[in-house]
Amino acid sequence: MKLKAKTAPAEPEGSESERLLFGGPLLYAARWADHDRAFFEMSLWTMAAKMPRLVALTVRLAWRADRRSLWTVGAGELTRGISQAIGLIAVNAVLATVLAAGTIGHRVQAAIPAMIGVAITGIISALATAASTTGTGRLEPKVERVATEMYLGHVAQVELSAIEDADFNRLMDSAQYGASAARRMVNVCTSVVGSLVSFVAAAGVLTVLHPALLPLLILMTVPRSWASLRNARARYASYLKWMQHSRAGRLLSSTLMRTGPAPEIRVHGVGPFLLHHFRGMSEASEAEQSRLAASSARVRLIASALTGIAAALTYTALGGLLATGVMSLSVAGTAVLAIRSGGQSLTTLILQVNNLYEESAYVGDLERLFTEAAKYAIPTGGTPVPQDLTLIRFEKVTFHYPEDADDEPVKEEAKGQRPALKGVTLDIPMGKIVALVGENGSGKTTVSKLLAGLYQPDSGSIWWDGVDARALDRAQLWSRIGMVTQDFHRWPFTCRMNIAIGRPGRPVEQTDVEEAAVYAGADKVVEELPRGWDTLLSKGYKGGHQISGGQWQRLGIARARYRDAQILIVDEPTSALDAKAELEVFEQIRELADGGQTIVLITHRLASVRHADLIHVLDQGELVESGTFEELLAPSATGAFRELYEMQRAQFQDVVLPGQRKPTADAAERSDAR
Ligand SMILES: Nc1ncnc2c1ncn2[C@@H]1O[C@H](COP(=O)(O)OP(=O)(O)OP(=O)(O)O)[C@@H](O)[C@H]1O
Repeated sequence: MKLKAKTAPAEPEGSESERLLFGGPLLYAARWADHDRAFFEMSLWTMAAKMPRLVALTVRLAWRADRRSLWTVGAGELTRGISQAIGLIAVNAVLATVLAAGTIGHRVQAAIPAMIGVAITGIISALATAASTTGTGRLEPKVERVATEMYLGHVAQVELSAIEDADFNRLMDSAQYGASAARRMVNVCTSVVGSLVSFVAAAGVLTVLHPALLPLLILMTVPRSWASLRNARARYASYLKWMQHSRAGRLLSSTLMRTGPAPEIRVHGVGPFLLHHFRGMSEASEAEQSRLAASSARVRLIASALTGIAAALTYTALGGLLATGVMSLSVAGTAVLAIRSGGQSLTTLILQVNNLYEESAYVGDLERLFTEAAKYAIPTGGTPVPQDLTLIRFEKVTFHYPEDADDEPVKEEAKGQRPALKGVTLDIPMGKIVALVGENGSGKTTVSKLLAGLYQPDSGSIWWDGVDARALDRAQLWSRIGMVTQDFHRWPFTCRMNIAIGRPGRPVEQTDVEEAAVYAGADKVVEELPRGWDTLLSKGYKGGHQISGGQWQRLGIARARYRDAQILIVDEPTSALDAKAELEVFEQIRELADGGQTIVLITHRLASVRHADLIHVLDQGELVESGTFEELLAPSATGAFRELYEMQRAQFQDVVLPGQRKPTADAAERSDAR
């Protein structure tokens, strides 16, 4: 039964408004959207062949989530099917006794045991259905939770390079719908199993009654099943079409409500224009829904006619069997009941297999994500990090970033031309302040990310006292690192938690949190908050409060301080701070180094690296100079640092305050030295 030709949606055309505004229909570019069309490409037989694997996948998830409930559902459905079969046999016995020769009183009396049998099987069937429904209700949320946990667990354990990989990103995107699809599949699978068992029971009873009855059941069911399936698919195809128009309309309505475009909408008079097209898109959606209603009515009418013809054929055949004495009246009566219940089960079965396939595409993505995530998983275990670490050395390190998720695939040779780091060799001695300087895009942050074990070099090695970082236990490596970057995460948590999350594995120590806050000058920020440490730092929630970029930066520094790691990477820590605060922060960073911590400082403010023990200068991914501040400014140095420094200094030299004389070069040099 190939349904593709008539029910698969043609490429959507989009309304006039959609063509004008978006150049055509507004379709999602996400991978999950491909499933919609793939669903229509599949014939019913292919679906049926895939069914056992899909059911097995859901059963595995359910087994993991709640074995007891799974047993209850399985046993419930089986009991229901068996009791239905026995019930039909009992009905046959009742009919045979009632229609036999003898007085009516006698016949009814003789039929009582069989009637009790009918009642008992009816009760058992109802109880089994109730047990199965309870089990399914318990299983559904658990399966969704287990699938979500597995999804999140796998995603949290992959390398950063996977998260930034375009294909993996698309897979993550589509697999996130897998958990709710798995939940729905529990219900669908229960229906599939239930209707299959009921169908087998009815078919078995019919075969026992007379072998010719089974083809009659099929004959009566096929047109109805075909029509129901066709209707369901047409409804789905139409839904996709009108969804596309509604989506486009929603985009316009949400744009009208947003604050960002509000000024332009008013000044340029865009409002009426958007409203006009919103109506165009809504009308296209309404037209599609009306078309569906008319087509559904037509299909239903055809379905009824086909079912009527099939029923007429079936009952004529039954009449023929009765008339020729091949079948008794009681068997014919039971056969009618079995044909009705078996037919119903077969129709449900076909529709549910259809639903099963629809959901399974998403669950299939989830399964694929598990496999892919395992390939990219961060290795556990490894060589312990040396206890008294003295030096980290980058040796001829070359590194390319993985493709960006939104980028077109980059050709290999194009990638090869622009590594983020090229043959970098540099030292990071422990207990010192090491500064990384250079122009934008020179590779400073990349060095810090490789140092932090977020990426591995393409070639070359990073040695931790003679142990290649690739072999190190990553969890131990990360326990030695604290990071505060320019775009550090602003957690939508309380102020206290925004600092305490620096050490998420340990209970929150209020005295340590306060000490870290004082260190970073964040204590003054807390004083001004309406609920102090308990203030929720996220606007848009009740009691939520927003703080400035500079205040956030103080919290970020406090977080890094609270982490108290051996190596602290600070990437542009003062970009949002005022001049006074900036001086304070650099002074505090120096104090940390005095206390034995290693500081890797990335900054554009070259005057701030004066106190660094070692400065590495990068340019276009290559190390061009290394040394102390004095060494790099000496006339014998290659000049890259000196050139950058001169440029920054010149900016300030050119500014002459009222009543002040322009400083000479010597005076400027003296003031720098202070
Ligand atoms: N996640 C990323 N994906 C792809 N390319 C990246 C990524 N991050 C950085 N790059 C590229 O790597 C090169 C080095 O970037 P990096 O961030 O290390 O420079 P930087 O010296 O820290 O620059 P800035 O001073 O602007 O912060 C740049 O060409 C940049 O475009």
